[in-house]
Amino acid sequence: MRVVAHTASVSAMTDFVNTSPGEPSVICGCSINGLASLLAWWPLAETISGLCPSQVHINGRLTFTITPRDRDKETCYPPETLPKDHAAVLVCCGPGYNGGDGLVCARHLKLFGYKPSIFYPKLSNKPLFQSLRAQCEQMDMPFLSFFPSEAHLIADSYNLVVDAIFGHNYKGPATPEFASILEKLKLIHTDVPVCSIDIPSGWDVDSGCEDGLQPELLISLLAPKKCATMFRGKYHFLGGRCVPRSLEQKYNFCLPPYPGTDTIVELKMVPPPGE
Ligand SMILES: NC(=O)C1=CN([C@@H]2O[C@H](COP(=O)(O)OP(=O)(O)OC[C@H]3O[C@@H](n4cnc5c(N)ncnc54)[C@H](O)[C@@H]3O)[C@@H](O)[C@H]2O)[C@@H](O)CC1
Repeated sequence: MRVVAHTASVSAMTDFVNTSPGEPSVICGCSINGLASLLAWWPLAETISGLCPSQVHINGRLTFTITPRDRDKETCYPPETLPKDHAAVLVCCGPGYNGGDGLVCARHLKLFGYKPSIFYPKLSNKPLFQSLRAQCEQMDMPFLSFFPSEAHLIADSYNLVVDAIFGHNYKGPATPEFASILEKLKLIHTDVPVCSIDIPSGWDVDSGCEDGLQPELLISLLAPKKCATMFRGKYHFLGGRCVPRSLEQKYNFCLPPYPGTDTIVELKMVPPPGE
C-alpha cells in the first residue's frame, strides 16, 4: 500500500470534540472547515532554524521540531489508494472522550470519501456521546456488534484502523473486555496501519508501554504527552490549535506555531543530546 502523507485524511483524524471536563476547560471544538485550511504546511520551510517557537518542549526539554510539508507531494492514506472495499476503515472507540474523538473522526472520514465502520462497545449515557453516535448512525455508518474474532479478519477487511479506545486517562491494566481488543490491535499493526488519537491505547500517559501497540500514525491533541517521545511510527501530527497563551504559560508548554490557518503541524522527534 502506498503510504504517503495526505493532509485531508490526517485532518479528518485531527478534528475532535469539545470534551473533557475540568481544567483545562478551554478545549477543542476545532472543526474541519475546508481542506485548504487544514493543510499542515510551513511556508517558510527554509527559514526554520533550531530556535523556538518551531519546537515543542516537554518538561523543559526540546523534544520535537516542526517538519515542513509539501502539500503537493505528501499524502497520507488517500482514499483512492486504499484497495479494500471502497477505502474501508475500522474506527475503534472506547468509553471516554478519546472514544468521542473517534466518533468525530469517523464522521469526517465518511465526508472525505472513506468507508468507516465503527466498533463502540460501551456507549456512555452522556448526551454528547449519544449525539455523536446518532450522527454517525444517520450518516449510515455501520456499528459492529462484536470485535472481529481473529486479528487477520481485520487486516483482510480494512485498510486502516483508527485507535480511539483510550487516551490520556487510561489507567492500566485494561479490563478483560478491552484487554482482548488491545491484544488484537497489537497483533495487526504489522499488517494494517493503526492511527492512534492522542495516545496509543494502553500506553501510560507518561511512561508509554514498552510492549504495547505501535501505531503508524499518532495525532497528539493540544500538546504531545510525555509518552509521545516513545512513539516510533511514521507520522506524528499535533492538532488542537486552541490553547490560549495564558494556559500555555501556566503549564509551561512550548508549542509550535501553526502556519496560516492550519490546524495541524507535523512533528519529528529530536534525538536526545549525544545520540
Ligand atoms: N482534556 C483534554 O484536554 C482533551 C481531551 N481530549 C480527548 O479526551 C481524552 C481523554 O478522555 P477521558 O478523560 O474520557 O479519558 P480516556 O478516553 O483516556 O479514558 C477514560 C475512560 O476509559 C476508562 N478506563 C480507564 N482505564 C481503563 C482500564 N484500565 N480498563 C478499562 N477502562 C478503562 C474509564 O473508565 C473512562 O471511561 C484525550 O486522550 C483526548 O482524546 C481531546 O478531545 C482534546 C482535549
